[in-house]
Amino acid sequence: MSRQTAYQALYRVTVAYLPFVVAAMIIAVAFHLKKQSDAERPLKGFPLVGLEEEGLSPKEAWMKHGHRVMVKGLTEHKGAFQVMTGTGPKIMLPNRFTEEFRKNDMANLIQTQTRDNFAGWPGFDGMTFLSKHERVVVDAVRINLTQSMGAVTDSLVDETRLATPELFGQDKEWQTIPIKSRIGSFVSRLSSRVFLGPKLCRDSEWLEIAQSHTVNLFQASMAMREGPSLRRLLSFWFNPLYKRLRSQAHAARRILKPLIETRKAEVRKALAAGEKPEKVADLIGWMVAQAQASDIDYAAGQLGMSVVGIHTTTEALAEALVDLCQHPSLFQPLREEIVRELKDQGWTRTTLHRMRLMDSFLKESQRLHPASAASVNRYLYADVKLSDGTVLPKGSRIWIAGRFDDPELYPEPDKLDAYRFLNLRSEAGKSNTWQHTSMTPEHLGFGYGDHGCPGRFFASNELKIALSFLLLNYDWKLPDVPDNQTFIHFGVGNLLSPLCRLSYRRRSAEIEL
Ligand code: HEM
Repeated sequence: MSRQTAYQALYRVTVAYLPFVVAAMIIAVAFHLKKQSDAERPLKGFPLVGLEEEGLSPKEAWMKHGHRVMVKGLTEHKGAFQVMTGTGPKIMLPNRFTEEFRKNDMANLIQTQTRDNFAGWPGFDGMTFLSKHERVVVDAVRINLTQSMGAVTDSLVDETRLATPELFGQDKEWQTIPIKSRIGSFVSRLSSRVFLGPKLCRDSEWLEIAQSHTVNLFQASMAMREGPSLRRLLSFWFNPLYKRLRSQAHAARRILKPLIETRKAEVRKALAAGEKPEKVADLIGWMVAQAQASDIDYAAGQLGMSVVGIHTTTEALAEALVDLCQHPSLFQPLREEIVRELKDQGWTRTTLHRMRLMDSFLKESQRLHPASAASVNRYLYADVKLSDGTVLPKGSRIWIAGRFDDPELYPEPDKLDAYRFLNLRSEAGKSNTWQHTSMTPEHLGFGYGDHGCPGRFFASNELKIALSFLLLNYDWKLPDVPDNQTFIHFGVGNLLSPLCRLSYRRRSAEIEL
């Protein structure tokens, strides 16, 4: 067939089938929009709380004033009520129900997080991986990472020693920087050392992705939640926000491919010989081993890890530094504790465990700025009956209200008291209850129960190591500028403003770190 005849044949087929193709596309879009609008309808049988007296729709009220909506619901209702989030209704439960979700196979965390953050859409690949391969991620963190904490501590100290002067310099004059982005680079580097090993943790292209992917993803999620379904669908392919996400996912696959292929080959070889895969010291290797080297998108898994692990730790460290600058009398006792414990034992897990004032301070900083005032986000696979008789329907999503600012539990809850948890730990039998990594209904900073944060031991150690280097090597203060921004609240969430600036200068450390 000549080329011209072939084109003519193709043209005839296209014209003949075009109406069917267009009709199929219209049906697909209509189906998508119907599914979306069904998902955004209130649930039957639960009071919907909003701020209609202020002329806001329930969704607008939640997006703009989520914390007030939550407090209003808790005041007006004794039991469960619902709020309208950007991705549909969620049932909010008072804190007394926390224990009922300690162990509940029908209540899942990742399935609600990934629905909130558009798993399945191109670019949201980290979320898609978490939703499809939840066990791979959770077991690699909970089992392998936690069991390797001794070696992980050594790697973290090693990388912090190298990264600190590179990222913060040696200048003895005061300099002022936007603190969150610098801390973001620092945490991306330290975490990537454990997630991907010594080579990739210094790869500038990967570090840029590890640091910025979460912010890009949350911005894209927020834009998706705000927009009506049709606009969401249309803008998705053209908006630069989503294009950036898609190109980051693409680049992540390219950069991580050689390491992933090596780890897969190692695990396959061991499995073929009927042996246990050799011990490796990076999270990507643990993920490959947990998945038995199957062909899944491990690079997307790393993007998911950036979302759950790097962003959260960046917020915690940057917020802790700002808290210290607002309460400078804490620098001295914290430095004294670091020096005392390190002189005694050097860098070991026990040393970190014995930094009890730092532990208490980190928990207090988290209490004042929890990532979310409501925690224990769960998707329900089946009906769940609560102790008060309420039936939470299958397919719904729930949240439990935190008590972070409850004055009955925490006197003067708006005040930062770095010694608060240290004092509580000195009460008989309470030493473990109020540790930074302990999960209790009274402090849901790392969530609770089966799906509580499995990375909290790693995060707490990383924060203590990073803070020790930053406090002994540098002086810190709030800059003398009129318009410095610090903490911002949105919905039930808390963040440090990316515009927040801190000043610092090199000091002589009391001991070599
Ligand atoms: C200061 C840093 C961190 C904070 C504040 C934090 C907080 C949280 C919270 C609140 C949850 C939800 C728990 C629940 O609803 O019960 C969670 C889950 C999770 N976190 Fe963390 N996290 C941090 C660091 C990390 C790190 C470093 C990793 C990984 C190395 C990690 C991995 C995870 C995973 C995999 C889940 C999902 C658990 C599941 O679905 O069963 N997190 N985290």
